[in-house]
Amino acid sequence: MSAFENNPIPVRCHALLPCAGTGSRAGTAGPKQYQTVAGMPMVLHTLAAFSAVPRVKQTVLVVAPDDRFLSVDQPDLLLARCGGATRAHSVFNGLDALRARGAADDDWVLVHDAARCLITPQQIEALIDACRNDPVGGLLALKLPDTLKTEREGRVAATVDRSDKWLAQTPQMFRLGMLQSALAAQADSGFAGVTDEASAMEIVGHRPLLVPGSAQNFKVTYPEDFALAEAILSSRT
Ligand SMILES: Nc1ccn([C@@H]2O[C@H](COP(=O)(O)OP(=O)(O)OP(=O)(O)O)[C@@H](O)[C@H]2O)c(=O)n1
Ligand SMILES: C[C@](O)(CO)[C@H](O)COP(=O)(O)O
Repeated sequence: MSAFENNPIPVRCHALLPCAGTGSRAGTAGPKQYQTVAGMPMVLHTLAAFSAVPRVKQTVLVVAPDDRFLSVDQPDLLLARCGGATRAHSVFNGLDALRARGAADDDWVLVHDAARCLITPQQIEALIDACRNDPVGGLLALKLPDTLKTEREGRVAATVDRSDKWLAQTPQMFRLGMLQSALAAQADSGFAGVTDEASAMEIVGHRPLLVPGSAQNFKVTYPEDFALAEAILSSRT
């Protein structure tokens, strides 16, 4: 083992979980992240995965200002009632909350959808290991398993080369200072086109690292996703 491996540079990581969506595509009565799946609200599965990663020092959960679903009193978990109109806005506001908790420019932030409740500590660790020495940072992502088509008026327009296509997942891991300035540059446009943190970084010229994720780390989005999440989570416990 080298001297470097004996004394690795400490990695300061924080988690930021946007949790202020309404889940309009999920068809649930309230926000989907609070629906019970495998015995507890989805968001608690997500929080449990991050709290099992020792390198994540604290978690900021960004909820809507009028959200009263959760009350939290833990030194390593902040409930930030600063959710915005879009996911990007919620993340942008959450970065301010992290700053107010003492996070610094060079600290890493792992942004993860509260609604991706199947994330595992091992996948989070794999992302940290892949990105910790990278100048930009990166994201979990999945190569396309299926043939890819474009559409015109309900019919196939073309079959597209998928060899360079990936599905973006979360967590997405970037330095706090770099991510905050990348998002700030898009604030005036209302974060147009910023559907994830990587896209904000790309707009200002960075090329985030693609780190292979898992098909099981899907985002619960549509009504049929709940049964799959329930089956997978139940099989793990
Ligand atoms: N204004 C918003 C919108 C979304 N999110 C969060 O971002 C994550 C990913 O968003 P998505 O799955 O698209 O959730 P919703 O916006 O809630 O769903 P929909 O688009 O179906 O309404 C979710 O954890 C969601 O709570 C957020 O914090 N603030
Ligand atoms: C951030 C994200 O999870 C990456 O795949 C995704 O884009 C969020 O979902 P949305 O439907 O774009 O809000």
